[in-house]
Amino acid sequence: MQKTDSRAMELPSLWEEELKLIGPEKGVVHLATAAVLNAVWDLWAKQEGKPLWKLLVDMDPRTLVSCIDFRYITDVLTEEEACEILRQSQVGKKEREEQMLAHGYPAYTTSCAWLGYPDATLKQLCSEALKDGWTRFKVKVGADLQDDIRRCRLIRNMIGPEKTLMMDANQRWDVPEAVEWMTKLAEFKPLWIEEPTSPDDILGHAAISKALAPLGIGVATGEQCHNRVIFKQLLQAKALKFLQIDSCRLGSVNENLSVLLMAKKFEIPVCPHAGGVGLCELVQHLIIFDFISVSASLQDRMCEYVDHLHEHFKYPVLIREASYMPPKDPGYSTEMKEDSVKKHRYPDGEVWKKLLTAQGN
Ligand SMILES: C[C@H](O)[C@@H](O)CC(=O)C(=O)O
Repeated sequence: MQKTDSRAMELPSLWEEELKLIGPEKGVVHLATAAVLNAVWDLWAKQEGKPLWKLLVDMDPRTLVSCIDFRYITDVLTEEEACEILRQSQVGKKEREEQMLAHGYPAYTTSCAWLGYPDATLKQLCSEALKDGWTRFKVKVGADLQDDIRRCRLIRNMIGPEKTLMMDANQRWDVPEAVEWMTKLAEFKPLWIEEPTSPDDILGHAAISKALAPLGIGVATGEQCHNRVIFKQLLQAKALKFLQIDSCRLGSVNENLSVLLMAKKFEIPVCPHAGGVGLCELVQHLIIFDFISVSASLQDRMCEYVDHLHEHFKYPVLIREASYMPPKDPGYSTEMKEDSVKKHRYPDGEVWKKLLTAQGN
């Protein structure tokens, strides 16, 4: 592969007339862009012999900024401001990198309390997680209020008052319903309610944020946020207290860099979404880079962890004492095992053959 010039990492202008009709910068077009560019960043980091987080940490501010498309966000963040943020964060960078290598990045687990788990399962998983040293837990809510009250009480009683509990509604409610429902769950002291309403409703999130602030409950969102422009407005509208980037939803590292810098400018902590296949493997790189080179803080910051499907990756995440240990292998940790790809290839892979045969019977 030719030596990659950083300018080559600018988001390709895919928004020519044709694509603008089915996008731009959202939906399947943007997801496809992310997939292609994530692969390019993986190759670039491999070519340099570095894990992606280290490739980014070792880049000078000008080179990092050259990878960002600032269109539509210069009203809140200019190239010069971005460079200045990165320059200021040079102070203490070496010590923060050493801190990550020694202790890792703090994580929280979503794996104990998905909707639909019977109480016995929830208790068992929570008990195991506590034994493994987890101190931050997220519970899914929004299907049935009484069920939520019972499950949240169960978890809060198991983890005690000092540990951190978050809640996630996955866009279930309208705005008034979100406020009413969360007021009834406030007794369990959640740090945040995630995706309380439609991810497109910026002003709705702002209204919920304002209404829940007196209860000490923050709003978190971002996993379904189309692009940097929506994040810009969520920040401008004070619509969130916790910003949740996703490594595959936005336009790859390039666009996530712009969002990390905007979050720093608004002093909003980034707590990445990672509840999906390979999302933990990818986003750990971005948040470790964020701590070392952008935010320089762990205050109110943590990265989501879910314990499924890591066995299909060549370089799975390493969690130690409820923290992401920085990847050491070159690349963006995106590579899946050939055997897993072969088995899951549609429609002739082993897994699909079994499913399709069972369907046919
Ligand atoms: C499985 C989906 O990514 C989503 O349900 C996960 C989620 O909301 C989260 O991890 O948070």
